[in-house]
Amino acid sequence: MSPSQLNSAGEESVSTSQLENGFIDPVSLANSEKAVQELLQQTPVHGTDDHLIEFSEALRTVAKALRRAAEGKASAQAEAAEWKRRYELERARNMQQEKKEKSSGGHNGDFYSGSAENLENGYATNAQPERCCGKHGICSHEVLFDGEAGSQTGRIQNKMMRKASFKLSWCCKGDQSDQHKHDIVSFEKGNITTASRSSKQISLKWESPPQTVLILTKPNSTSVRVLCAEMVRWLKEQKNLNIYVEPRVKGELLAESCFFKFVETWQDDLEISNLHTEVDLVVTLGGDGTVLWAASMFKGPVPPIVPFSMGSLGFMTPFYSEHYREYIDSIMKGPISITLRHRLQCQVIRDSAKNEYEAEEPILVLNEVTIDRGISSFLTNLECYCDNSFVTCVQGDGLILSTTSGSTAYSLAAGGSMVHPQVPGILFTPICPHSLSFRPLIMPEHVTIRVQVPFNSRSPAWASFDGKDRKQLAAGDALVCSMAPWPVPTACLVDSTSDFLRSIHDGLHWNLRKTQSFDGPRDH
Ligand SMILES: NC(=O)c1ccc[n+]([C@@H]2O[C@H](COP(=O)([O-])OP(=O)(O)OC[C@H]3O[C@@H](n4cnc5c(N)ncnc54)[C@H](O)[C@@H]3O)[C@@H](O)[C@H]2O)c1
Ligand SMILES: Nc1ncnc2c1ncn2[C@@H]1O[C@H](COP(=O)(O)OP(=O)(O)OP(=O)(O)O)[C@@H](O)[C@H]1O
Repeated sequence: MSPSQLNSAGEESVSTSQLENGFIDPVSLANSEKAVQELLQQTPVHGTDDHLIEFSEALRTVAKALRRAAEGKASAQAEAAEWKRRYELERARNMQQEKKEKSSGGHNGDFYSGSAENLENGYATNAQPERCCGKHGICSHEVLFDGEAGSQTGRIQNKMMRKASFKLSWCCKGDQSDQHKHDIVSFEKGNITTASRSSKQISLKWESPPQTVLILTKPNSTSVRVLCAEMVRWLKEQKNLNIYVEPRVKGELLAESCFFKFVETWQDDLEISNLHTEVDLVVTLGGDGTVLWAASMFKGPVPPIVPFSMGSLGFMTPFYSEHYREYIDSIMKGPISITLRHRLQCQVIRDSAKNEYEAEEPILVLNEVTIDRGISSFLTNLECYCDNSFVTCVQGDGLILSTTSGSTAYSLAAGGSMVHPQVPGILFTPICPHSLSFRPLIMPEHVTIRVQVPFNSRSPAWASFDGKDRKQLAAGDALVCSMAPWPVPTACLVDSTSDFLRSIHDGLHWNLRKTQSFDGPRDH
């Protein structure tokens, strides 16, 4: 029975194809759902009649699908309104800025500061819409004010006062006075043009000196333990910094000397969840796995990370540990070039057809989420949707949804392309697909991908997050994945592009081949 047949009130009928395309008015959806509910109440179901029970179950599922579609539409509309609001604000700001530049006959420079009142109001007023760092930057005050809301605000602000504040800006190529005429696209003279070319290298400039450093280390490594103790001593004696380490590391340090009594640590998950309000800088000593570990400790905003290389490979760890004093000196002075590494936010929804949106707690990944066949010897059968469009059904060993930072990890091994980490996007890479034409895809950053284990699947699937936390996905379960709002800022040795190219040259010997000699056949 189709939903339109159930609509006794005679409203506009809703077809399955409309549902799939999402072109439905939420009001008519709500009415259709009401009609389903009414019919359910009118139809008495006797426990003995299996057909009727099945029938009423099916109706309930239709009702839920209708409700979900209506909710999806409403949230998309809210999001569109929010983007429109931001666009209008941005446009007004640009026009004001242009007017200002015209009247002053010149360019203002990279940063200009807003009043304290403006800072307090964030973007709330139209009267003073400028950001405190100008249009080529974003200030930590703004990020933190945007992110923290509600009753805890006062407490968090007090804590924030102890944190070093900084500005992020992006550098532009070419003539300084002609930067970023158009932010994304311009319709001004009837022509569509893209933004002026800029290197978009993000630069972090401290406004007050960093005071608190969190050091995270790879476990069970003597060289890491020795360097950690030396670094903690130096940071305290020479830089007078507050230092946090993991409880395990604090134990190791105290076993070495009672000098390390001042080192701070945490007791429970609640304290970990508040770390971002205290820590100015995170230092990692290990390989890429330690950077993944550091990122996983921050379920929200992440302080800048300085990754020292103490593993065999190091795609995300450009700093040489031998020279840590020079690097930390220079990082504490700033400005620092940073790579903003995007993360994916993944949610498992159990029995997604029956349960509403009772999703499990979201998991953030810096590399990838993998959905594979685990120990099963059957092919996976995974239905994939991008927003509301059907993408494909993965029959093979599994699927990797990767960030661009993760493009050099598992996704690369499965045949995905390597992508510069600053490119925003989601890589859709099959693992050993049982079809010759299943090439990897790269989707734009704004999409939501849903991977569903269908009811007719022969076996469950398994999801793992940055190679950890394996979770079983039974028939009917789904995994929903989209770009997280909290990237991981990692400090660059040189800049994002040089560091990325160096990592693929050194780590993978990418396209290393002896140069052909000059003597031999030639075109004339
Ligand atoms: N077949 C494969 O290539 C394969 C299989 C399983 C897991 N992995 C990767 O291992 C990651 C977990 O890393 P770990 O260190 O905790 O486990 P691990 O100790 O097993 O190391 C896995 C290897 O992946 C490398 N790696 C991690 N992130 C990388 C990145 N962004 N770019 C390039 N190489 C990277 C590490 O340097 C390490 O050499 C997973 O996120 C996954 O990407 C790869
Ligand atoms: N502080 C930590 N606590 C617990 N586990 C950690 C911590 N840091 C790293 N790990 C785990 O230890 C493993 C190895 O770490 P990492 O990749 O940094 O070192 P590695 O394997 O020696 O480096 P490489 O992969 O470059 O050879 C990873 O699986 C990582 O998740």
